Amino acid sequence: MNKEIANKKWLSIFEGQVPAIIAGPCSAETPEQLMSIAKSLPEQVKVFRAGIWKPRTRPGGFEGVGAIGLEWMKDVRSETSLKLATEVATAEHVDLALNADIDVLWIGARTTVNPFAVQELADALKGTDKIVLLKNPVNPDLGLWIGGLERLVQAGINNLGVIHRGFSTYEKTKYRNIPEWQIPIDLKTQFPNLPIFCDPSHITGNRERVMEVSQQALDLNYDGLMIETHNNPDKAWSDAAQQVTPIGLKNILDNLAIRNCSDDTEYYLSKINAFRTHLDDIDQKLLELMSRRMEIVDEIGYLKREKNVMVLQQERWKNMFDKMMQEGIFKGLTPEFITALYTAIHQESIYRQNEIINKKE
Ligand SMILES: O=C(O)C(=O)C[C@]1(C(=O)O)C=C[C@@H](O)C=C1
Repeated sequence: MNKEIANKKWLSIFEGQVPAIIAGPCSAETPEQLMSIAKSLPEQVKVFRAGIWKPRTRPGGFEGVGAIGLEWMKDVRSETSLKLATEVATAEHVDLALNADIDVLWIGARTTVNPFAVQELADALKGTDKIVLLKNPVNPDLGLWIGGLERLVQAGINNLGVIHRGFSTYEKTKYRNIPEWQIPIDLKTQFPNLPIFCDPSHITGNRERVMEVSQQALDLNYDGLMIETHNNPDKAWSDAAQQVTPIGLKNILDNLAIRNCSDDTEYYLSKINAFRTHLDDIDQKLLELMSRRMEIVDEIGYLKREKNVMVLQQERWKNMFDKMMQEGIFKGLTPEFITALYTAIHQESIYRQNEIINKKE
């Protein structure tokens, strides 16, 4: 995908509001519910969201009110100045949403995983000037996310963006969907002009933590937030635990710190440059040490080859890892970082020794 295709021009629908805010209930339930939420949203909200068709994990749950909800949303637009956003998952949803003149159509995480489904949507959306947002796939696969974007670009959709809603895990964590921040950061690095929203409601699954994840997203230079908002969250027909009230939303938005991209004072520039020179020096040394470590790993590889010893030395690896974990924690490093670092080092060692041991004469 051409890096320049993505553009931030369509963010103008947010009328200069930073960060851009999309808010509204997880699901449209009744016309009165939609109107009452829409009318009590804080002024920072420029786009009103509501799910009309709801993909549920198991059958029998509330699957959305269907196309009638689009009519209720249109009433919201006539009575407020809000633009409208909803999720589409089939070509039929797209036709109905385009006919209802919905301003922002998003593709959900469970749809993004399926290239056939994304292609069907791209074909149905072909050439539209509506805004189309692609949520990350439920599994942490950047290639699949980019592949979905490419299908939309090929269909001539210019007003494109993404929503980061976190990734599924089998283990229970403090998140409903773990953020894996590095994946959207990698996406941003490849496509710097692609507008990116964070969906802290689906990442946390818990309204108490929506503020904290929203702030993290802003600190990573996200363009906007999509926050599920309901006038009576505990009684919501879907995702009750993660929705905030309109007052809760106002409180969050009023307390978010907006950071600058940089600072041009002499004080900041001289300090940051000194720190960065120091880091460059340390990084240089780290690389030299890693390179030296791998030379020794190679020597061990030749020794193992000579004596026909297997590459993986489980006992040694476990002892070394445990020792580094203890020392690393003592030095103020996190267990996650030590695990990632030593797993990467060990993987590289194994890879190199495998090459050496199996090299044909
Ligand atoms: O100690 C060894 O046998 C090594 O080859 C070194 C090393 C390492 O990188 O530290 C690599 C592979 C083994 O599984 C254990 C440790």
